[in-house]
Amino acid sequence: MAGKAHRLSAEEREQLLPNLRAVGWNELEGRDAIFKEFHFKDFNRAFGFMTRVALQAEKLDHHPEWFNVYNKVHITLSTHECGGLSERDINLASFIEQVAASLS
Ligand SMILES: C[C@H](O)[C@H](O)[C@H]1CNC2=NC(N)=NC(=O)C2=N1
Repeated sequence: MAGKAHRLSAEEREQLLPNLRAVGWNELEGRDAIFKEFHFKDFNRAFGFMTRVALQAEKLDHHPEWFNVYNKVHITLSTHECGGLSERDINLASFIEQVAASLS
């Protein structure tokens, strides 16, 4: 991973978060992280989604905190290194959106 992660500034948040909010990502209360719930047609789609996200996460060395039951996947993104949201989370969220769009 190139460079050290830094927590997004207020200006960066104003710039970067509206697009993600518009597609259902929300900031958590009490923790500097973003969260979204995905619903798929069935477990195969949900797990196919998770597989594609997992491979990319491994490449980026940036991993989601997630929870799956059947067709539901809950995802939280945050950057431990800086103790909050960084550009890495925004990038991974954008990738996740592309994968979800291709599966629905
Ligand atoms: C040692 C390893 O590079 C770090 O623990 C990575 C792995 N995956 C990670 N994933 C996420 N979401 N945040 C991190 O800070 C993080 N750090």
